Amino acid sequence: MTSSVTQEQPPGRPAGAPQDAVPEEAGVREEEFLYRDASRLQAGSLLTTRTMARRLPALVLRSLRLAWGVDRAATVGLLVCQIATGALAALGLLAVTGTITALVSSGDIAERLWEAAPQLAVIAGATGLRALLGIAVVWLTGRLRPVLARAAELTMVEAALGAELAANNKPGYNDAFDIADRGAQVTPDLVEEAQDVLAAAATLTAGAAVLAVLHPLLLPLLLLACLPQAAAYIRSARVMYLAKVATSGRRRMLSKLRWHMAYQESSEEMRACLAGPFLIGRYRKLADSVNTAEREAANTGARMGLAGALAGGVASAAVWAALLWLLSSGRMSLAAGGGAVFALQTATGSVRGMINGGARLVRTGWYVQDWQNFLDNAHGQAMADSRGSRLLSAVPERFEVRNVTYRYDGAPKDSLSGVSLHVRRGEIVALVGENGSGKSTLSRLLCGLLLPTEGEVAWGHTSTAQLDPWAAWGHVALVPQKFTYLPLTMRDNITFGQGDTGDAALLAACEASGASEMLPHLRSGLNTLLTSEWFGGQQLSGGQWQRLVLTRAFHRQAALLVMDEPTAALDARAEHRIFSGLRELAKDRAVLLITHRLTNVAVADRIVVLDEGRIVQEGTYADLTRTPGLFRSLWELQRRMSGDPA
Ligand SMILES: Nc1ncnc2c1ncn2[C@@H]1O[C@H](COP(=O)(O)OP(=O)(O)OP(=O)(O)O)[C@@H](O)[C@H]1O
Repeated sequence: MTSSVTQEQPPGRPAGAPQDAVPEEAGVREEEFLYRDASRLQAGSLLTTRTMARRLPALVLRSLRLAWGVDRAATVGLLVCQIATGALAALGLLAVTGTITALVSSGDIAERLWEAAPQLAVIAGATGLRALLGIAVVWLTGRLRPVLARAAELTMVEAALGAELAANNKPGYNDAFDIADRGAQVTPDLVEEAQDVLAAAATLTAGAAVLAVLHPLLLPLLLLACLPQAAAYIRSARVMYLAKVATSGRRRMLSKLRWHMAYQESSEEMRACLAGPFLIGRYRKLADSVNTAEREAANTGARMGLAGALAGGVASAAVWAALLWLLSSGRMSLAAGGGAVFALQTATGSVRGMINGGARLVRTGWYVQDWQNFLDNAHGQAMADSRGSRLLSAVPERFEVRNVTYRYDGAPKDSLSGVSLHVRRGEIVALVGENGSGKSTLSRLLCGLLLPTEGEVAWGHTSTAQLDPWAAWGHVALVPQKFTYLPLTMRDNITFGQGDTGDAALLAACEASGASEMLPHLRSGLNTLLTSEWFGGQQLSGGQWQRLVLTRAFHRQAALLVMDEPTAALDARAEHRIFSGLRELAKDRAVLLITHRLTNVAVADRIVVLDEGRIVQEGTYADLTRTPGLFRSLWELQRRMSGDPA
């Protein structure tokens, strides 16, 4: 065997293979290709401006409803302020136009000034009030924004928790979540932008009224003049949005890379495996490809904006030329012309405001639409849709998988095929098999976390598909292979909010799992914060965390106890404690035990052996160790490795 490490190369980098070299495929670099989601891009590109314009009122209403739900007073206050601001701007515009008309008309200047005085008072009053309203708008926005954004975020989490576990495994789920999350963040923008457009519309209405009175030709000309710019703004907003959708997978990967490179969980491997420099190289490449896509979008957007501005400029010149023509041909008096100039200026400003606001509204609307799609379950599957709401009348005695087949979404083959298994309360069933044989999948089905593709899982006489899942999971205690440890106190990490029945019950569960041994070393016992990320907290070791997760399961008085590799991180004494206490625990529980340590399954009443998603053997420990087959060959291997001559 030859070493691929040479003197010249940094350790870990194979000779002749620069670490940045990646295969090219049809001009797309490998990593860029990996994190693309063509279906999302296609769905995004199908969302046209017209569709969005149709959906906008409903989107704004839904966001307003959310705002109403979180802060009614601020929502109403903002609406009133914005409409009043628009109305005052309109009033001011009418007054200014009237003043100009009065001032440039013929007659004594003192008389003209006297005539204009009430209008001047209106202008002063309206300006002062608008300033006050402006302050109120800033205050109310500051009050509503954070609450609304948090509320929108929470709706996302609730929707995610309410979705089938299977939805989480769907390709593209996380991208959809991320994009929807951005939608949730900009929900307050949608409300504000809608109000801005409303205020601009009020001013425009006044300007339009003035222009229509001065000459009927001016208003349609003005609107026509603004159309090209409006179209350009909206199209460029769409280009930017599509660039964000196209790069969403890569941007999510970038944030994952940042997380792994900077945070504690991966810090050991980043250093010892020299993964840091490699991942920084990967980060740069991905970031380059995202930058290129976003820069291209920005260039296209700028080109569209420029074309719109040029067309708008030509059209504005035409409007002013029309006004000059009206004045020079005597079709409009000079006094009316003065007012028209001001009204045109203001109305143009309002139209621009509306266009800007409208384009921003549409752009934000695209994101908010993603948020609402997520909530409406366009991407995932709400459990409320796929399951019933039946409650169990009694604690089930028997949990059964009947002729079940399961295939994960997007997977090339079934993970389980025609599997049947049952476990009764008071019984321990062990599930064994090689990696990837389907053990965890089967346990997820038995717990009702997944619903079978074919076949049925029944608790007592009720299929898990008919049960209210949240009520049903009250009967499950699960020790998953990849468990969750949160920066909470030990007490909270054990109970997870599931009814703290008092310290005696907690301590008994700690005793059963061996977690009691670490209690004297924790600063505040059960109330110690289990993390070193915050001051005052204490971090546990891997095995200590596993003891805690076992405590979590033992503390729940659940009829079904599922343990997937529950002792992988435990020392020999701790492992012995778990297995010797299991029979006692199984007195009134149905226990499903998954483990690769085959001597441990002697404790089980029955052992079920899985191979490539099918049950290939079933029997007692004594039967299976005597009978030639998969179990015996794996068991013998382990015995030989441990030096057992038998
Ligand atoms: N979330 C998932 N999405 C898609 N496929 C999955 C998922 N989880 C597992 N699989 C696939 O299902 C098959 C069975 O996996 P499972 O985790 O049930 O095996 P296992 O027997 O528990 O393996 P191990 O002993 O390694 O824990 C594997 O081929 C795996 O690739």
